[in-house]
Order: sequence, then C-alpha cells, then structure tokens
Amino acid sequence: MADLRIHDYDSRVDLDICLAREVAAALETALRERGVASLAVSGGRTPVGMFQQLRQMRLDWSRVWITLVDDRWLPADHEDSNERLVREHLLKYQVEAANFVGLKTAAATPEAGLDAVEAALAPIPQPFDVLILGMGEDGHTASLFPCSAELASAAALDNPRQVAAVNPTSAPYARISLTLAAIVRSRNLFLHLTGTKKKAIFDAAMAAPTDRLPIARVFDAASGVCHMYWAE
Ligand SMILES: O=C1O[C@H](COP(=O)(O)O)[C@@H](O)[C@H](O)[C@H]1O
Repeated sequence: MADLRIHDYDSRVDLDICLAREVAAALETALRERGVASLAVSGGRTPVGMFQQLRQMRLDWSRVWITLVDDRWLPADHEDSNERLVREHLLKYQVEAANFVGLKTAAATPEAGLDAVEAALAPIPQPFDVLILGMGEDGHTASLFPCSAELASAAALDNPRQVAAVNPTSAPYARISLTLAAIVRSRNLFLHLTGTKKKAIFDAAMAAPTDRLPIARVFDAASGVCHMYWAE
C-alpha cells in the first residue's frame, strides 16, 4: 500500500504552479540520473492549468518522453481527444521539443490497436518517471472504469500488457488505458483533484472496506510515497 501524502491548496492556480514544479523537479532528477525522462499525463478538464504552468518549466525537453495515461478512441483532432488537449496545452513553446507518443492508432477499435500501441510505447523509458492521474466522479482513473467489463483484466496486477481496451457503459467512446500494473510501477505517482465533490468521492473510495473503486485500487497496489494534490 502506498504512503499517500495529501497536499491541499487554497486555489487551483497555486495547485497548478506547485504540481508543475514538483513534476519538473522529478523529471530533472531523472535526466540527471539516467539521461532521459518519461512523463505520462491524464486528459479531461482538470490538468489544463497545470499543463500551462509545466510548459514554462526550463528543462531539456528534447530528452523527455511524454505519453498519455488514457485516451478516447477518437481522431487526434477530435474535441474530446486527450491527445488534442495535450497538443493544445502542453506541447507548446519549449515542450514542443519533447518526444510525444499518443495512444491512438489508425485501427478501427482499441482492441485491434493494442499491439501497435504497445510497440509505439516501447522506446519510452519505463517505469515512467512521473505519472499524473485524474479521477472521474464514478471513481474511475485513467480509463479504468468501474462499470466496464474489462476492469478485472485491466486492473489485474499480473496483466503483462501495458495498455488495455476499455468500453465504459457509463461514459462515451471506446477507450485505451494504461493498465493498473503499468500505472503503479511509476517512480513518482501524482493524483490531481479539484472540487469538494471529487474530494468527498475520493475520501469515501479510500475508506471503503470492500468493492474498491479503481482510484482506491491504485493506492492499494502502489508502493512508496504517492502524492494527492487538491484544491477546492
Ligand atoms: O475520462 C477521463 O476522465 C478523467 C477525469 O477527467 P476530468 O475532466 O474530470 O478532469 C481523466 O483523468 C481521464 O484522463 C479522462 O480520459
């Protein structure tokens, strides 16, 4: 079980600045120690302000690999694509020099695309130096949805795959997601949450004695220090 440290901020702007600094510091450490660094980011609405802070951080971004924790199986220019969000808000200015690998291929379905996605991810230094999760109000994280038939295999810690196809019944679009096993191997694991409603959902999920939601399963399975950054 992870040693989860909670960081509360008075404002989302303060949170975005502090989380971006922590992420940049962890990437800098990786660059110093291993010469390359890897970062996996979530999509959705929550990370936009943090991306805008992170893209101002001075790093040798040409030695940093960036990918997504999950994506909707949509063209990369679709308004609901996580790749589009990252290209628009993070891969700008000096971060344009980073090596970005998206999770969407030309295959018709995520199931058909799995092998190609794994091959595309192969050059990225693993385990990820930094991985940033978000959370939905149903307790999903990445695209590990509690409602999906694929959750058992995508969240099985002995799943040798890095990615899984997920078809949520409570949310739109087929998805591709890092597996729970790939997520919890990360060297620095952050959860980025905003709003009192999500905080209450997170606290209840962590306190539940049984039927653990995906977000709680991350911190059950992770080891070492993990961080939750929250602002109202
Ligand atoms: O579907 C998704 O939702 C979560 C949470 O998104 P948010 O809009 O509530 O911040 C996100 O972390 C994930 O990457 C995304 O695909």
